Amino acid sequence: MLVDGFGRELTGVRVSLTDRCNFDCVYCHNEGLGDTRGPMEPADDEMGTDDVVRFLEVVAEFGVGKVKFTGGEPMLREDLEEIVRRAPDGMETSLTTNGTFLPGRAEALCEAGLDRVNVSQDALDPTAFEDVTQSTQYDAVLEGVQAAVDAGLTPVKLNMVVFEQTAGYVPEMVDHVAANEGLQLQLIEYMPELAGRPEWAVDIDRVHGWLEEQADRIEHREMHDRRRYWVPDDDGDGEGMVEIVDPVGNEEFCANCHRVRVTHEGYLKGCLNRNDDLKPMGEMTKPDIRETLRETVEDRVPYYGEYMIRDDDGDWVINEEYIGA
Ligand SMILES: Nc1nc2c(ncn2[C@@H]2O[C@H](COP(=O)(O)OP(=O)(O)OP(=O)(O)O)[C@@H](O)[C@H]2O)c(=O)[nH]1
Ligand SMILES: C[S@@+](CC[C@H](N)C(=O)[O-])C[C@H]1O[C@@H](n2cnc3c(N)ncnc32)[C@H](O)[C@@H]1O
Ligand code: SF4
Ligand code: SF4
Repeated sequence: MLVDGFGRELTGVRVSLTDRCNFDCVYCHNEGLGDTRGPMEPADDEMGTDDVVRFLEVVAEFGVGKVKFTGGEPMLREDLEEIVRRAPDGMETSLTTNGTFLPGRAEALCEAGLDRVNVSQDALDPTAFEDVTQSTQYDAVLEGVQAAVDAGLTPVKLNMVVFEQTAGYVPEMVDHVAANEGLQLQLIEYMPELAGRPEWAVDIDRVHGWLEEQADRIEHREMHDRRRYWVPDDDGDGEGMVEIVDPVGNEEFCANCHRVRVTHEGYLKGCLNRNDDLKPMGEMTKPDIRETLRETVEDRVPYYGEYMIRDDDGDWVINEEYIGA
């Protein structure tokens, strides 16, 4: 097992399979890599199937037990089922998707061995959904969520980014997951560091406070020390799980971060919010991957706030002092 200089064991990897997407969400951080590209644009710069599988085989040698596939929109990759099928035995595989391609493919992904899926859904209203995603595919997303539940890719977590435009829909979304078995909700604090527009942020502590009042019980998840609220449904015979993902300015969140990331081009990076340390994995042979993985884990810093700071306008900028250090 690889352990960084701050005692954090590497237990998971997050692999971006493409930077292409069929949506254009107004807030998108694209895992820290700038704008997404159009869905049909050439994919020459993306890691091939064998590269991704080889990478997973190497991290499994180091005891990594979990992989999250993301993007861009990872379901634009036709070889996703093959990648999942060829992932090392015993590795938990999960996917974060906008859901539009799940109808018709959820079953095949489950058969390939995918364990579960997170689907981004920011509102239960087609107009609000369109305002955020700049897409009219609301119905396809709802069908996608249902297809994932039916295929057994559960729990299906709905990812909702909480910011100015969506904050008013939080209670409705909480009721929705409490009333529907198989669904959970992740409320993701809007991250302005790489997406810009700090004025869109809402105070996530108010959301914590509101959920504390609604919840029967509260747990702390080991990963990122995230808080989970179990909220009863209106009839009192069911409950829903709501997890808050609140990394912004949160040292405790980073102190419990046990993952490294891989970009679609095959660069390793130690942190979502950081792009000054991208490490190419050479020819992506197993020795190259091993070496780069060790270096990436060694170079991790304890908290992203060391290299991202706010300027006088409240915008997030790279800390020159840190880069020079
Ligand atoms: N800053 C930061 N944000 C994260 C991190 N992990 C997740 N997030 C945010 O949460 C979003 C949703 O994460 P998901 O890809 O659905 O998965 P997850 O919540 O990390 O993992 P599971 O809950 O195990 O499914 C990400 O795209 C980020 O915006 C992290 O390590 N650092
Ligand atoms: C970058 S997307 C990639 C996977 C897939 N396309 C999707 O939307 O689920 C991964 C997650 O990041 C979230 N996200 C994107 N930009 C964000 C931001 N600025 N702050 C917080 N979360 C963000 C999205 O809502 C989504 O749940
Ligand atoms: S669907 Fe995902 S990758 Fe695509 S724009 Fe929205 S958040 Fe970004
Ligand atoms: S170090 Fe912090 S900001 Fe960076 S990926 Fe981990 S939790 Fe996110």
